[in-house]
Amino acid sequence: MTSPGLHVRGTARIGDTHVFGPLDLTVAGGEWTCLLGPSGVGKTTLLRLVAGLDRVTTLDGQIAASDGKPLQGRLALMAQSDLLMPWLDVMGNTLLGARLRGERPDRHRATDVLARVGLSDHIHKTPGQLSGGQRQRVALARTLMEDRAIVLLDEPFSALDARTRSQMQDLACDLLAGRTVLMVTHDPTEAARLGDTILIMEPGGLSPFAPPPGATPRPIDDPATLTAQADLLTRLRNSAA
Ligand SMILES: Nc1ncnc2c1ncn2[C@@H]1O[C@H](COP(=O)(O)OP(=O)(O)OP(=O)(O)O)[C@@H](O)[C@H]1O
Repeated sequence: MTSPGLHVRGTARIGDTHVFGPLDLTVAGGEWTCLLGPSGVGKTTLLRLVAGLDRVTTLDGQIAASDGKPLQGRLALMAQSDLLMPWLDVMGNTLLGARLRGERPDRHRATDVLARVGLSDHIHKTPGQLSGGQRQRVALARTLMEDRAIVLLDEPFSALDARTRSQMQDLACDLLAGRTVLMVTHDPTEAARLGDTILIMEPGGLSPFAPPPGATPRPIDDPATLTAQADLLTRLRNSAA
């Protein structure tokens, strides 16, 4: 799959209230871009605008794919809240996208993806019977099932315990290889492990942070990755000051 890049530029507002910008974001095709920044700076709003899901915010600017083709139908969003349907079980939620599009659901692939996110024993449970981390893994499975060229992830691993989080990072990196991924995260470790590009969003715009060398997912004990995560945390502490 050849995945296009993304370009977002402009200023976002709700009515007369400024939300973010002016901002100029380029997301390279087929790579992971990690976006960090203080709470309330507009990261989720940016993802929702790109996904075409924000009915409240106005972007005075432009959102475009690098190949000039429409984004519609080529993009999946894993939102901050898991948005699981409470009346559907884990399998039903995982297959929801296909059902809504009137496609034949691929149960075989869903079974495989659910096994890879560690939910084989929970396939027939409803969201109310799951922990927060398990629900987040269902949402991740549903996003992986969408099979889109551009994937937007909003703090996808935030509810997971440290062990599961590192495993899901490895899995997402594997299953989303070659896709264009824009991920919002508050976790410097995550950005240092997964980012081909790392950007910090601040009220004044975006600033780059040089990712550590090496292919992603970078090992959790790689010295350069550990140094990068410490440097990144220092940058975030200074930028929030
Ligand atoms: N529906 C809304 N109506 C009014 N203001 C909103 C609405 N949604 C978001 N905002 C405001 O827009 C700004 C950006 O919010 P957003 O959720 O995008 O920030 P964020 O960087 O993703 O924060 P966090 O890291 O805490 O998730 C915030 O000041 C927020 O209060």
